[in-house]
Amino acid sequence: MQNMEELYQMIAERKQNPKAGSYTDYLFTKGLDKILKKVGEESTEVVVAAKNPGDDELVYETADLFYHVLVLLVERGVSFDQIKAELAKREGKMSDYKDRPEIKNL
Ligand SMILES: N=c1c2ncn([C@@H]3O[C@H](COP(=O)(O)OP(=O)(O)OP(=O)(O)O)[C@@H](O)[C@H]3O)c2ncn1[C@@H]1O[C@H](COP(=O)(O)O)[C@@H](O)[C@H]1O
Repeated sequence: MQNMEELYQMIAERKQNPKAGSYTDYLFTKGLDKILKKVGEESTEVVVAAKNPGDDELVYETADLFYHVLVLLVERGVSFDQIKAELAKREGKMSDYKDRPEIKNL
């Protein structure tokens, strides 16, 4: 089984050592705007899938979105550890949402 961090490492390896015929390499060759377009498309597909009955489409589109977000992070030079550190900072430290003015104002 491949976890998110292993997938990130594989994508980073593709960036370091481009492989002919690789879809990941294709995205890096096209560049940031193409990757951003894919992230936008895949996000919309997750939203549509979530509104439809059944889990299969939602699972499939979510996996597509996760993959493309990881490609984006590699392209922008953001490490997986940076994301883990940000999540760890939040662990058990988020105040009650009812006490947060930015949420009250939504
Ligand atoms: N997880 C993924 C993954 N998820 C989605 N995709 C690709 O993302 C694309 C999304 O499909 P779309 O129909 O939206 O896009 P498309 O029409 O094929 O292409 P575009 O011209 O729109 O960019 C498909 O081509 C999928 O193959 C992925 N491609 C690769 N991986 C992983 O990355 C690894 C390395 O892949 P390669 O770089 O291709 O060797 C693989 O072993 C996988 O583990």
